[in-house]
Amino acid sequence: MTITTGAPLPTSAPAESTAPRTTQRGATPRRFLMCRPEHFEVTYAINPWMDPSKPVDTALAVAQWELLRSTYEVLGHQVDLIDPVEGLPDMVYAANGGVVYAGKAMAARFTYAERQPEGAAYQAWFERAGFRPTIQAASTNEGEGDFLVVGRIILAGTGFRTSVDAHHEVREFFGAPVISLELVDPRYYHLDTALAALDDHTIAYYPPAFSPASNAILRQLFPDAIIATDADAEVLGLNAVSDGHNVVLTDKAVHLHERLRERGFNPVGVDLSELLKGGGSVKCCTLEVRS
Ligand SMILES: CN(C)C(=N)NCCC[C@H](N)C(=O)O
Repeated sequence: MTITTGAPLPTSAPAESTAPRTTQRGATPRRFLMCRPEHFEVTYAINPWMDPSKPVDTALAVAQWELLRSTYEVLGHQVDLIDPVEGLPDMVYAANGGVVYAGKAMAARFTYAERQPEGAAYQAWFERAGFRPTIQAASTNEGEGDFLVVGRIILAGTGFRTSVDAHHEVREFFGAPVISLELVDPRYYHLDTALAALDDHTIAYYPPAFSPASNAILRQLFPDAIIATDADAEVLGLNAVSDGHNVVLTDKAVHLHERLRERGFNPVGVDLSELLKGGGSVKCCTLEVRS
C-alpha cells in the first residue's frame, strides 16, 4: 500500500497484502512522539544529504508529515506531539530527541551546535510526560537515530554521531544489553539510516554501511535478516517504522517493499521527499516512546 500527499486517507488500517506470506505476523499498538515541521528548512549542512542551496517547500513538508502522522493513527497507534521551536529546523527528526525505554528517558546530546538546544526541549517533554528518571545523556548521543531496540537488546550505532561512551551510558541507565555497531559510510551517518528493526527478532540492513567486524556481528545475530539493495538504501528505505506487522517506509524503496511482503510484513509506503532534503525519512520523524 502506498499513501501519497493528496491521496484520500484510508479510513481503516491498510488492507493485508495479497502477496505470498511465510508467516502471519502480529502488530502491537505503539506510542510515538513527533514534531510538526513548521520551521523546517535547510540552512546548514551537517550530513551529505543537506544542500542549503536547494529550495525546500515547508508547506509540502508539513503536508507529507501530516500524512505520516495520520497513517500511524489509522494503523491504531498513539501520536504525541512536541512543540516545534523556531530556529531549530531539524527538530522534526524527533527520533534523535532521545531514547525512551521501560518508562525511563534519556534525552539526546547532539554532535553539532546547530542541534544542541534540541536536547533540552526533548528533555522537558519527557519530564512533563512523566518518564522517571529523565536525564540528559552525558556523552554525545543522538537518540533513536543511533539506538534501535530489537526485542530485548539495543543495537547502537557509532562512527559519525553517537559515541561509544554513550553506548556504555545507555547500557547502564536502561540495564539492557547494548551491541555496538560501527558505521563507515557518511551517507548512512545514523544507525537508523542503514538498519530497520522489524520485530523482536527480525531486522533489515544494508551491509556496506557497516565495518567488516560489525557485519560479522549482524550476520551472527540475525542470519535471517532482510538485506537491502543499494537502491533501497539510497532512498533511505531502511529509515522505517514497524509495529511488528505494518512497516511504514518511503514508497521509493520498491525492492524492500517486495522483500517485506515475502516475509509476511505489510509495507505501507509514504512520500517524505521534502524531509529527505534534511537527511531523514520516516523513522527520523518518529520517536517510539516505550513505557
Ligand atoms: C533517524 N534519524 C532521526 C535520523 N537519521 N536523523 C535525521 C537527522 C537529520 C539532521 N539534518 C541531522 O543531520 O542531524
